[in-house]
Amino acid sequence: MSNTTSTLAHDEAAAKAGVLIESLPWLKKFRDAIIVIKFGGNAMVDLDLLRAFAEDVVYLRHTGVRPVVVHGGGPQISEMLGRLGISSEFRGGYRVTTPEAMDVVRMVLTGKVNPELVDQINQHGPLAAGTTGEDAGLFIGRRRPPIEVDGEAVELGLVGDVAGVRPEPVLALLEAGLIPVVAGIAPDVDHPGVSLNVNADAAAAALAVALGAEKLVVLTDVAGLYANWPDRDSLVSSISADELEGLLPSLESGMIPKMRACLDAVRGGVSKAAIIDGREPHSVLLEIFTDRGIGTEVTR
Ligand SMILES: Nc1ncnc2c1ncn2[C@@H]1O[C@H](COP(=O)(O)OP(=O)(O)O)[C@@H](O)[C@H]1O
Ligand SMILES: CC(=O)N[C@@H](CCC(=O)OP(=O)(O)O)C(=O)O
Repeated sequence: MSNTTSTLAHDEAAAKAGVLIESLPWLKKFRDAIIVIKFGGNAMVDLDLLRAFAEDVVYLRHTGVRPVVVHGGGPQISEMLGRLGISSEFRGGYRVTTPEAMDVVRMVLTGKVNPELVDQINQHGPLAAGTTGEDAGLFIGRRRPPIEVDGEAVELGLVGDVAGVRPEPVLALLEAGLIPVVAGIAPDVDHPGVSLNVNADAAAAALAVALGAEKLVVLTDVAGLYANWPDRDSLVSSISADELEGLLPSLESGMIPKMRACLDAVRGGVSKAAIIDGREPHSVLLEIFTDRGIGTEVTR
């Protein structure tokens, strides 16, 4: 081997060792901690990203973290509604959900998206168990009152908020060493037999609070929160809950439920919430096990 080649090999090995040892404080910090990860439907349309996400979750589990996955499925729901000729629109970041659309939401989340994610994780061993907010009384849902969009009151139909969480079923799965994979649907506490469509960011936040999670990580399809969207120079790397509260009224579309969820999580006792770029493979590992993290972090 020439000198140059051996120097290169030595540098490469040192860099790899550097990356591994950088994770040591985080491995110590997060051992046994519950981390709730919200995986958006956008990241699931790319099979490579889905596989990388599943690897990250399995990696976390093997380091002693107790990951809980809450997933969305917005694009998959829209695609199925389109195929069935059922129209739907988003207002203020939420899907206006008719009873007919609700059937499709439930079918897609619990019959397609959830088992696909469970299957990807289980390629690494029998680790993931799918569940929903309707199973074993996990979520108590309540219909969301009309929201104000551009000064107009908008009725969202069967859209719900998580009014209560009974964390026992998820804790039981964690106790058994499993990775819970949760679809955000909730039974309507005021109307027995009716299911509600819960935005997945909101479901993840409510679950993170109820589980006493150390961290909420939300994957999305942008680098993080931009203070002056769409100005790409305005990426926010860190923001306090108070600052975020001030910024919320100026936010648009999908960022509204996402940032609201982060705010609710940290106000509810979760130490940190992070919005990260799900388009980057292994973004979860980079966020959790490197000093700088990535994306936008929301702190108390
Ligand atoms: N201030 C902002 N910062 C970042 N993204 C924003 C902002 N305002 C609106 N957006 C839009 O919100 C989208 C993310 O929301 P959404 O599509 O609901 O994500 P997901 O499917 O991951 O839940 C981004 O792709 C971007 O187009
Ligand atoms: C009320 C509401 O908007 N519910 C969402 C639920 C799925 C979701 O949140 O999916 P993503 O995380 O992929 O956006 C919807 O119907 O699309």
